[in-house]
Amino acid sequence: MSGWLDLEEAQKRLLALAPRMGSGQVAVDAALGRVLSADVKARRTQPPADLSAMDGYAAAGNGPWQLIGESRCGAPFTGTLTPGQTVRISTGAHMPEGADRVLLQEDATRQGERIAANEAPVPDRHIRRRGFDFQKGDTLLTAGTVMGPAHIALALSGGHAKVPVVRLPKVAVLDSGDELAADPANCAPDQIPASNGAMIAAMVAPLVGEPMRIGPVADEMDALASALEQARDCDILITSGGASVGDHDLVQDALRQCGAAIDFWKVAIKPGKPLMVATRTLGERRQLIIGLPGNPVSSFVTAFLFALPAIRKSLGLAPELPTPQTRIAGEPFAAGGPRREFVRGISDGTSVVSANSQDSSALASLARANCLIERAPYAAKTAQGELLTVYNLQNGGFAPL
Ligand SMILES: Nc1nc2c(c(=O)[nH]1)N[C@H]1C(S)=C(S)[C@@H](COP(=O)(O)OP(=O)(O)OC[C@H]3O[C@@H](n4cnc5c(N)ncnc54)[C@H](O)[C@@H]3O)O[C@H]1N2
Ligand code: MOO
Repeated sequence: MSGWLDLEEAQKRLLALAPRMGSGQVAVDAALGRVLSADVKARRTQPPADLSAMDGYAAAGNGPWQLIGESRCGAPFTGTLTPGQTVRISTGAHMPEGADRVLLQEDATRQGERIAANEAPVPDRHIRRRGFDFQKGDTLLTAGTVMGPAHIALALSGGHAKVPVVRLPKVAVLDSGDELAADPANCAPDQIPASNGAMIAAMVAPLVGEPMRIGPVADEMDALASALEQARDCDILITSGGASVGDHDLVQDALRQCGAAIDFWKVAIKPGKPLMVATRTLGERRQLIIGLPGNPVSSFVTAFLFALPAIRKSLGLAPELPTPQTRIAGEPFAAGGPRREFVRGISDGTSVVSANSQDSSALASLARANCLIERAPYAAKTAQGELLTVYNLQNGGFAPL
């Protein structure tokens, strides 16, 4: 295994090469899933005035009270109440000057303009004080926050039409192989449908949106060279296939020919051994290139362990690496080999068993799996009931933000 990196070293080297993105502004209501590049401070105070929290009567002093008007949402009562006076009030409407309590509608009896309380209102209750949620200048959201629905609402409430976000890295996904049919419904007997490109694109899309898709590209130097040229403008290029030692595994040669520098090739993991990481300088920019092996499950596992963490690093998201969890072995596991192994597993949240086939081309067992079970190099036999480390694949391998 000389020349193979171990997983931690390989991930460390990859993350050190991940391009850092600048920042830009996006409309708040289009910011779902985006990472804030700076703190967001309130541009206004919320609530902007003392408000009633209930429908009823805003009153001054003890009752009974004389009804002299109304305060509605968007149309406050502009006068000042003196003790013994009240106005009709709606939930969210401004408390008039002088009012110090809210009589709930269901606790009130109205006779003409005279309002009496069945239950005396408690001063200060049911009043939302000005600025109790946040004050102008307060930090509402901090840099690094991933914008979710409540963050969007808070930023809008804080008076922002736009928020500063980390720019999305432009990602290209290239699949290569003479045997790959672009149209799965028209696949000759000596072909197989190209599936890695779409799979990897689906894995990265929750982080960066739809990536550029290139291919399937033939195993020819010219075709690969022009495919690499198409990806010039991207920050991160993910290739799949042609990564091994066969006569037609040309991705590395094509990369060298276009000026890329290979940082490392081969990692002691199973599946995914021929993983390759390279960079190429394009003008002012340095493009990160992650070469995934072509076997579909090897592609998936290395995208999960390398491509997604690199993208997370580019976006400033922590932790970059998948989070390990513990599950109880639901069946015995055989001793491990020399490579760190990622076994497709099926977990019910407490225990885990392996999916049937572990061949690196077997997509059916990958699709059934909901986690990867990590087996250390030369792991001892694991008995049923012992603990195992797993990584959740959520909905098929992508980590939602
Ligand atoms: N003599 C050796 N042979 C192999 C070694 C080795 O060390 N010595 N390593 C094996 C391992 S491990 C892997 S993993 C594969 C990786 O090979 P490549 O990255 O060169 O992948 P390909 O040869 O292009 O394809 C492998 C396999 O996957 C299918 N494939 C490729 N791309 C796609 C795609 N976009 N969609 C669906 N399926 C795809 C392809 O048809 C092949 O069946 O090398 C081993 N060999
Ligand atoms: O490393 Mo390969 O990915 O074992 O099939």
